[in-house]
Amino acid sequence: MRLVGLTGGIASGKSTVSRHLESEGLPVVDADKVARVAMDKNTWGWKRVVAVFGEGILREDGEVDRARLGEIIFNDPAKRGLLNRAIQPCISLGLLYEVFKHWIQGTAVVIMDIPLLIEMKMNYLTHPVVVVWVDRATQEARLTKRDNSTIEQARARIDSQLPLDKKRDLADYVIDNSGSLEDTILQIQKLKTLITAPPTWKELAFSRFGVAAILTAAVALVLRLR
Ligand SMILES: CC(C)(COP(=O)(O)OP(=O)(O)OC[C@H]1O[C@@H](n2cnc3c(N)ncnc32)[C@H](O)[C@@H]1O)[C@@H](O)C(=O)NCCC(=O)NCCS
Ligand SMILES: Nc1ncnc2c1ncn2[C@@H]1O[C@H](COP(=O)(O)OP(=O)(O)OP(=O)(O)O)[C@@H](O)[C@H]1O
Repeated sequence: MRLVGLTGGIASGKSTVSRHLESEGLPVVDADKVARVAMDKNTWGWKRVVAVFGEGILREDGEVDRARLGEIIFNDPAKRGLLNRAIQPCISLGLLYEVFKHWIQGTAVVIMDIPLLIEMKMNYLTHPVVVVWVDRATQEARLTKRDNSTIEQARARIDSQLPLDKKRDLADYVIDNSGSLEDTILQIQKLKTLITAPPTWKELAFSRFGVAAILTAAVALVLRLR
């Protein structure tokens, strides 16, 4: 199975790219969605977050107050580190579960839309690593517009991630989303051709048929050698 890592900075356009790929029939695992489920009331993640931030972080209905938590962690690196340590193991497990479901179904290509792919060192598990890049001024403008936030709030969020230029340096494929949507769609089409190319031997070996074949061969070998 081919796991394509799709990452970038906040509001650089990851969802725009993944939505387009999904509309063309490619399955997408969205880490922001997985992270939300991982923090639902009374889950393991919720308990870990409440253990760190206290019950004061909850709304009246018992769910985590995301706006308040965001205000805290995007303005305080130490608190952000605490949240990351509490919730990221739960996110990783959630992502693993999503990948496993696709693996069982025999899906050939899965787009892993993970904002913190490189920060969480998951880039080593995906190939190719695709970085959706924008210039800083465009990123700030799009983020303030989308979230209806101030420039200070937008900058705090942008600066809480690895600089986008560094992510671009670590990419196997870069989508420059600073221009028009049409421009980006052309780049997505080229990416689609690349990632839907026939599987490599390594990918075949890790497919469910590959693993079944290797296990069968191993069992046969062990039985012969006895
Ligand atoms: C702090 C929270 C509650 C704020 O929620 P909110 O609904 O306002 O934002 P949302 O979840 O939609 O995230 C928006 C974007 O913020 C960025 N972001 C989220 N968490 C982090 C983080 N810990 N560090 C840096 N950037 C982050 C991502 O680019 C993400 O796409 C939420 O982002 C969260 O639970 N973060 C921790 C989980 C996490 O690491 N998520 C990223 C998935 S890999
Ligand atoms: N090429 C483009 N031209 C104009 N607007 C764009 C373009 N690409 C994305 N946008 C807009 O910029 C905003 C951010 O895009 P998007 O939500 O896809 O980013 P993201 O990287 O998924 O963000 P997040 O990290 O918060 O999940 C959205 O409002 C989107 O409509």
